[in-house]
This record gives sequence, C-alpha cells and structure tokens, in this order.
Amino acid sequence: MKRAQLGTTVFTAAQISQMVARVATEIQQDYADQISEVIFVGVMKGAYLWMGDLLRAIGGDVQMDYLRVGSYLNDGSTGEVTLLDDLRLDVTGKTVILLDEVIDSGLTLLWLKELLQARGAEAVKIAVAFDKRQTQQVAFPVDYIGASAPNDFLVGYGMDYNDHFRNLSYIATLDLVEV
Ligand SMILES: O=P(O)(O)OC[C@H]1O[C@H](OP(=O)(O)OP(=O)(O)O)[C@H](O)[C@@H]1O
Ligand code: HPA
Repeated sequence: MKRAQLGTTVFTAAQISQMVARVATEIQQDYADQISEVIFVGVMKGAYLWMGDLLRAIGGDVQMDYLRVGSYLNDGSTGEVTLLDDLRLDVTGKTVILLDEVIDSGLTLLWLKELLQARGAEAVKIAVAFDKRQTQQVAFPVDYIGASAPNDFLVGYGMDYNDHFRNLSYIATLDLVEV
C-alpha cells in the first residue's frame, strides 16, 4: 500500500499572493471598463482558491460561474474529461475567462475551450495559476499564467491527491511511500 506524504515546498503562500496580484493587474489592464461584461468561469474543484483570490484582487463588478470536471485518478490523467456540473450562465456572445489552478497535459482546458466556443461564446480566454507544460506542444494559447511549475505531481492551492491537500495555501510535491 502507498501512503501520500508532503515533499518539498515549490511555491510559498507569499509567492502565490504576489503572482495573484500580478495576474489580476494584467486582466484589469486588458479589460479596463469592460470587466463587468466578462464571465469568469472556475474549473472546479481545483480552481476554488485561485478563483476566490483572483476575483477579489481584480475587485469591482465581475460576473462568475463555475463548472466541475474530472479527469485525474490518483496521480495520473485518465485521458478523458467528464463534465460533472455545468454552468448556469449562458455564454452566447460573451467573453469568458476560464480559471484553472493548473494546466498539465492541457486536455481539460482544450476540451472546455472547445465546448464554450461551440456554445457560441465570442471569446474564450484562459488564466491558470500554474503551468506544468514542459514544452509548448499543446497547440492552444494560455492567456494568463501565474508561474511555470515543475513537472512533478503537486498538491496545494486547489491541487489534490484523491481530494486531499487542496486547502494548503502553498504548493508542495507529493511523495508516495510504500508502507
Ligand atoms: O491539463 P490537464 O492534464 O487536463 O490537468 C489539469 C486539470 O486536472 C485537475 O483537475 P481534475 O480532473 O483532477 O479535477 P479537480 O479539479 O476536481 O481536481 C486540475 O484541476 C485541472 O483542471
Ligand atoms: O500535479 C498535479 N497535482 C494535482 N492535480 C493535477 N492535475 C494535473 N496535474 C496535477
């Protein structure tokens, strides 16, 4: 049997706060007085801290909704994205910014971008806290990136191992030790 234990800290809470403030400023500058027309969509469950922190840092009047998807089992992608809870807001003709705490293979965000485009969104942008892609071979742009992260399995700030460790306000590697 394997037991999960925290490894090394990769990003501290202070580093994450700085990164949130920077991305919030980038989005404020890009949308200025149009910001209240943008729909921010959190990709749950993992986006819950990123969404809360980023939208408070942006401030003012914004619209938000969320959906819930799943594709990871233990520490690996199943290669298949499942929509578990859908949006309530209609995105037809709207600018949407998808918020996710991590992009890894890119499968989840590519799948969601195509879904919202097919529903008639005018523009679908992406803002991630952490980018684990080692090469940029995933053929779609990520518009806002908090930080590049190592290609280790990470937990904290929304990232989980079987639903554990999402609540950490820092990011750590995870060691799976044989017991
Ligand atoms: O780029 P990818 O390889 O698709 O990986 C990134 C996705 O994986 C995680 O979600 P998960 O499916 O584990 O669901 P969760 O948000 O409930 O943890 C994470 O929150 C991203 O949405
Ligand atoms: O490193 C990770 N940790 C947790 N969930 C994830 N989903 C993609 N990559 C990761």
